[in-house]
Amino acid sequence: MRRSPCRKGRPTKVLRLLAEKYPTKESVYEKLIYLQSQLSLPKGVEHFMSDLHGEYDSFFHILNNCSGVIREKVDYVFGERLSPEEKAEFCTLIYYPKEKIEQMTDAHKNTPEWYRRNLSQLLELSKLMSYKYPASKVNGFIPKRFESVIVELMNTRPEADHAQFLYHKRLLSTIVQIDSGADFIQAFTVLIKRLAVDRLHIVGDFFDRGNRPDAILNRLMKHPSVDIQWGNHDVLWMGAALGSETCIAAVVRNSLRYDNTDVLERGYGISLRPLSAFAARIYPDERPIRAAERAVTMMMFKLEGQLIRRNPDFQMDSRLLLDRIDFRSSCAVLGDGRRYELENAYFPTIDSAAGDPYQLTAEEQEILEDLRSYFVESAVLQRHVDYLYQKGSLYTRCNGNLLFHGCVPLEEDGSLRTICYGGRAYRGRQWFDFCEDMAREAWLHGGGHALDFMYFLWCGRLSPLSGREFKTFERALIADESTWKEPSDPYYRYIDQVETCEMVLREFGLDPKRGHIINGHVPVKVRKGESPVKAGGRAIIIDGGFCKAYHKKTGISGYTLISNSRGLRLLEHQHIANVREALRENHDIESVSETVELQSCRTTVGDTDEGRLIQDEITDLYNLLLAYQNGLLKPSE
Ligand SMILES: O=P(O)(O)OC[C@H]1O[C@](O)(COP(=O)(O)O)[C@@H](O)[C@@H]1O
Ligand SMILES: [Mn+2]
Repeated sequence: MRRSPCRKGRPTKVLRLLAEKYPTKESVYEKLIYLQSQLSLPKGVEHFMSDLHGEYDSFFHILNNCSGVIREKVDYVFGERLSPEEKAEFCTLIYYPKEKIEQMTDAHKNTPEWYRRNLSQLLELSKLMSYKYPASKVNGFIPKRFESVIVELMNTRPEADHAQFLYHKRLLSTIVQIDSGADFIQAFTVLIKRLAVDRLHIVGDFFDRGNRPDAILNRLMKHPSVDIQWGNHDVLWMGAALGSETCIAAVVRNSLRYDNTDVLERGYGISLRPLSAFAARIYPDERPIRAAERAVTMMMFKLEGQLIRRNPDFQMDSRLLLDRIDFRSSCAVLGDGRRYELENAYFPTIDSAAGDPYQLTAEEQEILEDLRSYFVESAVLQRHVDYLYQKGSLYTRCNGNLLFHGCVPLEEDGSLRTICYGGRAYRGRQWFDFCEDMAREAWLHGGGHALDFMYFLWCGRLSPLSGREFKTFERALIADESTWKEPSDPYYRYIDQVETCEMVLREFGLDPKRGHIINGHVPVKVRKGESPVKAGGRAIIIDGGFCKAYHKKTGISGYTLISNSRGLRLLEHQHIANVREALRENHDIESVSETVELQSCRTTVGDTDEGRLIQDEITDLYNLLLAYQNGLLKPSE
């Protein structure tokens, strides 16, 4: 319900506050005209990515070339006027201006003419790409120190009039003459990248597998417009940073397993030395990294077991497997009642005679305490985790779409699954909200139950970020691969059905006919003919394997989903160049574009979430104008 501008002949508090901001009628006119016209502009471009898994090189290139959109715009603007080689070279300059200029300088090719030509092309491209933004917004995208000159250049009309042509030429030649060409090129490239992507959404899983999640986060923290939906690997690291020893053991294990301990040791200053020394002593025949992995895996199973026992609501009892090992015969009896032979059946840290296999040894406890202090004291890790909490959430509703990493737990019949927790029943959105509250509780108040919950979110069968029964024990200790298969939530089967997508969208308060569900988490096996587009485009799973470890499985190098004013488009990246390749041969991303949805009429800002906020502001401003006009408030002169 809209507020009335006055209460019993007195202006409301909102109106009085607004009058402080817009004290004259003219200031209200100005703002109203600006806001009203903004509603009719095409909606800004949103890019979605997920499952970056520490692949910094790919991420850095994608961020610089805006998933290939810049090259498309360059093609559009310069068409036949530039040769393919010239366009490729120009694109590299936009992606990596500093490095490209250095390269040109080293080769003595950075002539005044080179600067003038490139500046003029950058200007032309910027002019075209700014068509969907109000001028004031464009100005805000320009690095401050260059704003006035670039704004002046953007306003020239060399094609309209000879005097303007001369003026434009003089502006460019002066920039070059006074040796500021390199700085202005860089400023233009910042503007162009900002114009290409209005908002970036990352649908989870920054960490594990690849080796530079820390560099990805450092880079992202400078990004002006991003939101994050947490992935299961992210919450695992968040739990570790908050001091959960179970999460810490799992993080260390993952890093060792993928041979990327650099991120821990160099990125976050977490020493693995005591663990490695301990492991070398108890598994003397193993390679050091494998020995450390084995040692920490056992610590993880023990801690996980204790955690599952003290949290029956997690419903993870099927993961209590250490007590199912028969240490004499080196077999384990799994849930199916069958005996399976164990690989590497040597358990020096378990005192099988003592009774409780989940008991840590004194030495293990010491190592974990030492690791814990490294995790909670790592300033860089703490900064990254704070950022994930500030920019992230379990799910996001944005412009009618629903974004989350994993799944909405469903029953076998496809209806929303009811989950009993702490004596209460949850389903659908309530369950998501509860899970998010718990994750925030762990951050705000630390310790205890909420911290255990972070581990549940990482691998719990009922966690919206996992939706799978992890078979870590089997994968680590049992040779029979039939035991490795991880049963997953019915969601992953039902998501291909339109009715399921509509039910989920409705559950989250979105228009079931117009919204989309955007997920990550499950690598799409393109090679096997699997498609990321589900239920005719109502759901899109964009885990395309940025992670090199998954390239064999997926057959591609990642996806970017793009939502612009005309609909939804999916870019399937076949190959993503890196800085070195780009500079050496102007190599770029190779992508195939697929239209997921084409709208009959263009979406405008008025149709977006931002548009709704603008509309509210317009109503308030109209009320203020009315109050000025009918004398309820007196405007300043
Ligand atoms: O969220 P993601 O990337 O699927 O990762 C979780 C998966 O990784 C695993 O831990 C497997 O890891 P490994 O491939 O290293 O054995 C699975 O148990 C689990 O399903
Ligand atoms: Mn995941």
